[in-house]
Amino acid sequence: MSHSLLLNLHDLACGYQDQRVVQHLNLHLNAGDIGCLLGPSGCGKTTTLRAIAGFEPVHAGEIQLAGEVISRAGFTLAPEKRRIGMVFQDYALFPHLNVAQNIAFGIRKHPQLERITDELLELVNLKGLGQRYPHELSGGQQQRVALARALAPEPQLLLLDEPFSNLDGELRRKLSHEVRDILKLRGTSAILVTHDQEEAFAVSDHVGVFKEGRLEQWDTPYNLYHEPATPFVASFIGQGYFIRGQLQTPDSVQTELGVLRGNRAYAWPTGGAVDVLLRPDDIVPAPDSPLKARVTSKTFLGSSTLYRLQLPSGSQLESVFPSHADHRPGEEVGISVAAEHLVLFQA
Ligand SMILES: Nc1ncnc2c1ncn2[C@@H]1O[C@H](COP(=O)(O)OP(=O)(O)OP(=O)(O)O)[C@@H](O)[C@H]1O
Repeated sequence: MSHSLLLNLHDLACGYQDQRVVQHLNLHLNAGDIGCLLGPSGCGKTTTLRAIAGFEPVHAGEIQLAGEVISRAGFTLAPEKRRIGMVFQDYALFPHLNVAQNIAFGIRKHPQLERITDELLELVNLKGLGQRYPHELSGGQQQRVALARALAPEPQLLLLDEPFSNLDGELRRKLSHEVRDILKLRGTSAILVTHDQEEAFAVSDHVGVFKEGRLEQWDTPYNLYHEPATPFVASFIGQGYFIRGQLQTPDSVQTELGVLRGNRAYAWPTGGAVDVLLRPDDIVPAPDSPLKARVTSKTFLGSSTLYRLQLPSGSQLESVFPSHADHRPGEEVGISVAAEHLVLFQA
């Protein structure tokens, strides 16, 4: 598979009329990769997607697709000239066309129309349903038709705007994995918009975390979790709490849990105040440990239990205990810190 640069957003600003929603946006997507724009409601994800699609002009910076500028201030290549496909949250199927006709809509004059439609029906697991109409399909099936329709013209890039948000939990998870498999099988590059972190991680190679119109970090799911670039990313991705500490050496910090040492050096002045990120998997049960915390609440997760804990100072922590370790709220438990990766921010 090619790893050439496909999509390049360079110092992009976009929005509506005089309102700049997104500023100084830089990101790259390689051919064959799936990227995701993730962030709280109203942070500019859909606005960015619409600018990439060519539905909205850009205010500054530029968008390049396969080396060609498709948007810059004062120039917007028309959406239909972009070889970009789109899948919407509400599927947007044509109700008066059957499934096969919906899928074939963008390639109506193609000589191999029937063969391509049949292949796509099979790809999205809807073989035999080509003659049905959209209202005769479930939500998940309708979304698969929308995906097949968008894939039919072989777009260079597929944009998916909250494609699973009308579906419920189990189906949503299943379909998001299926969509990743389908895109990877065809080598289709895609950008997905979602506010669901689990979905972003399940589908994407790279995820961009937005906060109020700014991209805070564009990285792999692994790095977002383990190497968050900002406190916002650290708290938005995954679970965990910060405790205050004092940097002792570049890789160790004095805290109320003792001296914590990580495998990463921070070139900040020693003695300075830092916030230490502690994820639930960084805190482990240790019955004989002198470090004690009080259970404030717990959530049974099946194979494990998530405990919310309070230190004598009042600081909060979370910890994943084995499922059989049964402690009640108010009880004191022994803990130890098992964090190889120390994530610190200057306080
Ligand atoms: N057509 C529009 N005209 C003017 N402002 C708009 C328009 N659409 C969205 N906005 C504003 O732009 C900002 C970003 O909206 P956007 O839809 O990009 O957010 P989002 O991150 O996709 O949020 P959500 O997850 O809720 O869909 C919001 O303040 C919104 O009110």
